[in-house]
Amino acid sequence: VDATSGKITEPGRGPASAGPPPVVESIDYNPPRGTRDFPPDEMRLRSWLFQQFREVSRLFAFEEVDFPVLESEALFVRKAGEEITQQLYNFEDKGGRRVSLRPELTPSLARLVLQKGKALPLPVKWFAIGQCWRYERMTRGRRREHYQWNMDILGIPGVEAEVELLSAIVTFFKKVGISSNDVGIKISSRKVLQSLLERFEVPPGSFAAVCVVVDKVEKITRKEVEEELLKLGVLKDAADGILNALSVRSLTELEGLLGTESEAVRDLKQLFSLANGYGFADWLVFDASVVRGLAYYTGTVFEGFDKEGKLRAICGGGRYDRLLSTFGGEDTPACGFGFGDAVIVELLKDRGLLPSLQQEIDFIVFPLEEVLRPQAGLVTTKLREAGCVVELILESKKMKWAFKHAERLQAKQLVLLGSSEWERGCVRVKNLSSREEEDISIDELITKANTSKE
Ligand SMILES: CC(=O)Nc1cnc2ccccc2c1
Repeated sequence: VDATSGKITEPGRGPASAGPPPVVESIDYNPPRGTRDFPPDEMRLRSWLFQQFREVSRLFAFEEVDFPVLESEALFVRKAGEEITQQLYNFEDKGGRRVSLRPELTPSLARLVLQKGKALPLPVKWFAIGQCWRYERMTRGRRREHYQWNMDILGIPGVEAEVELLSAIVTFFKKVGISSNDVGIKISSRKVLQSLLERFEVPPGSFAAVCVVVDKVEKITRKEVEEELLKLGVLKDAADGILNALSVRSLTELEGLLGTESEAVRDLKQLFSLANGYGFADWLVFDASVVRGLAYYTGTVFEGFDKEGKLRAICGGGRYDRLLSTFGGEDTPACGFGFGDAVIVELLKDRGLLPSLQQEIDFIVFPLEEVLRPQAGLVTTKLREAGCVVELILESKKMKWAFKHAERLQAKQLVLLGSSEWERGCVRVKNLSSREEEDISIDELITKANTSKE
C-alpha cells in the first residue's frame, strides 16, 4: 500500500528482490468506531489529567490498584435495566467463556477485595484509573470508551466515608482551578426512595429497577416514567408520591415528608455537618432528584455538575453496601465515585483552564561534524545521567537547521561539538533564551547540569 495515496499494488507485481509481499488490502488508519488515538498533544493533556487524579488520591492516602480490562461477563450482568448493562462490550472467547470489556471499575474492585478476603484489613481505600467500554449502536455517535478515575472506601458504614470522597472531588476541582461558582455536587440518598417504596408497599425486589427508571426522569417524559414504574409494580399513587418527593427542596422539607426518624435525613444532616467541618460545604447542595443510574447504590448518591447547566454530570458516586454480598461475599459497607475523562475536559476548555503543555527539552546536542558523533553521544549520556532531557540530533544537518529545530522545540540550551573546541576539551553552549554563548569544558557543563537538576 502506498503510504500517502493508499494505492494498492497487485500481488506479485513487486520487483523480484523486493522485501515482504505487498499488502493486498489497504488498512483504515483511523481507530475503531467510538475510540480515540492519543497523539502527543492529546497524550500530554491526558497524562496531566491523570497526574492530577493521582496527586489527589495520594493526598488522601489511597493506594492505586488496577484490574484487567477484560472481565467475566457475570460481573456486570444485572437485571435492573441499566443502560450500562445493556451496552456490554461482551463476547464468547475462544475457550467458550462469556467475557466482557469492563463498562465500569467498581465490580472489579469488589472482586479483588473478595479475592483477598479476610487477609485484607478494612477499611480499604483504593483508587484506579482505567479505560471502560460500552458497545453503543453508532446511531448516537457517542464514544465507546473513556477513562475513569475511581476512588472507593470499603469497611466504613457511616457517611464519614462519603465525606472523604466528596472532599477528594472538591480537592481535585480546586487543584485544576475550578471553584464552587463553576461547579457543585448534588447530594441525596436512595434511602428516600426506599422509605417511600416501603410506605407504598412496593415489593423491595424492584428497588434497584425503580431507581434506574427514576434516574431517567430528566431524559424521558414523566408519562414514560410512570409507565415503566407501573411495569415494576409501582401503582399510580406510589409513582406520584415518588416523583413528587424528587422535587423536595430542603432537608427540612424532606424531614416533613419522611418524619424525624428517617435514616436518609439523619445521614444527610450528618454529611452536611461533617462537610462543613472540612470546609467544603459550599460545594454541596441537597437535591432529592439525584438518584444515579447504577443499580447497586443503596444509600448516599451524589454527582458533580456545572452550574451553567451546559454539560452532563462531571462525576458521580454513592454508597453500595450490598454489592459484595451479591457477589457471594460478606456484607461489606462500601462507597465510591467514578470521574470520567470527557466532561471535565469540556468544562476546563469552557473555563479557559486547560493547561498549555509542551515537551520540555533541556539540551539539544549537535555534532557539527559526523566524526564527532561518538563524542556527542558521550556528552548526551552524561547530561542524561544528570537527569536532563536531551535530544541528540541523529542526522547530519546544517547549523542553521539545528538552531531552527532548537527554537521549534523551545529547548533551553544548544550544545555544539566542533573539532577546534573539542581539541581544547570544550563544547559550545548557546542559551536559547538569553542568547548567551560560551565555550565550557564537559565537566563544567555536567556540573552545571547537575546543580540545575538538584
Ligand atoms: C462522555 C463520554 O465519553 N462518556 C462515556 C464514554 N464511554 C463510556 C464507556 C463505558 C461506560 C461509560 C462511558 C461513558
